[in-house]
Amino acid sequence: MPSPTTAPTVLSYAYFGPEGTFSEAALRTVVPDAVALAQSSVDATIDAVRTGAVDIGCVPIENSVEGGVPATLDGLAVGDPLVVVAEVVIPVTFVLAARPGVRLADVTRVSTHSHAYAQVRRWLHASLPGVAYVPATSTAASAQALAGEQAGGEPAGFEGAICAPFAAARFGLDVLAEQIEDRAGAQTRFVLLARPGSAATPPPTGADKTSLVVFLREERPGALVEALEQFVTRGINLTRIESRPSGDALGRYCFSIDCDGHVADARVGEALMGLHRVCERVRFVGSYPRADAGHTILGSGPTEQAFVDAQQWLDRIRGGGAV
Ligand SMILES: O=C(O)C(=O)C[C@]1(C(=O)O)C=C[C@@H](O)C=C1
Repeated sequence: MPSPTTAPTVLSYAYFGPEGTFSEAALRTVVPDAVALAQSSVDATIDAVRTGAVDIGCVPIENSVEGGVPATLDGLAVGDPLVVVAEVVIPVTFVLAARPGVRLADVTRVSTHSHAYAQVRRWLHASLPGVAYVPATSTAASAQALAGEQAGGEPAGFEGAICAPFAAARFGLDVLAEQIEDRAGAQTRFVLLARPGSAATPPPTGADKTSLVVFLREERPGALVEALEQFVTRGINLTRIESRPSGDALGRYCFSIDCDGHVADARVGEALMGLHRVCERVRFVGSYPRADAGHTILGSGPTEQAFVDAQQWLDRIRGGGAV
């Protein structure tokens, strides 16, 4: 009789689309040939994971020039919890693309995603003074609209699309100018999201990050310091902290935090318990390998072994053993 075998889990994917976004490129660095559903927005991508339509969704979270992506930060702070299972950092560079035959001098309106617009503003001012900006749902959506117009569809309402070089190629557009970003060497960080407890949850690697959303106690002097102390006293390095309005009332904020380490690490576990004690609410948003595989930066405090030893010592006392 053949021995029973366990079929490998095949995961399904979605990304902030359409085809040709940086989000698709980021996902392809992890799963090059996966069949993946393009979604029309960050919210739709997050919803596709929440509803179980797919296992994994890829969305942008942070750009080195324009900062956090609000739709992603807010989408992770409210609604059914999701966890980050991987991060991907890719370089971003933009082209000005147009329908074949259109010249730079013909471009009076350009379209792109707001995060991309913010990265090319000075180039536009210098090269196309007075050009009008038409917001698009993503960089690739603007290229897709020009391709649709070229194919006899709806007028796009603009002549120039600011998108990735590969999006211009994908949609058969001419490149009028390349590397138009104001800051060379920009990078965007993307996250792969899953439902908590899913097959994609990564074990500790020794070079991990943990993401959290922290809601402080209202009207409490020093509440932020108290929360940050939970990391400092355990020698845990923060890699990102930013505030977002909680949406409840004016002046109410939550903090989106990334720190070094994995929830399975003793010191990170203790910091999470400390936060739980001093904060109104703490949302765990996943532990996952660092994209740069860099080493975890520890403060000058106790070693990881010291945390483990202390826990075992306490367990022995509680168990009535000799210490
Ligand atoms: O994925 C895309 O192509 C997007 O349109 C999104 C996005 C972003 O939100 O930051 C991604 C990377 C670039 O920084 C510009 C735009």
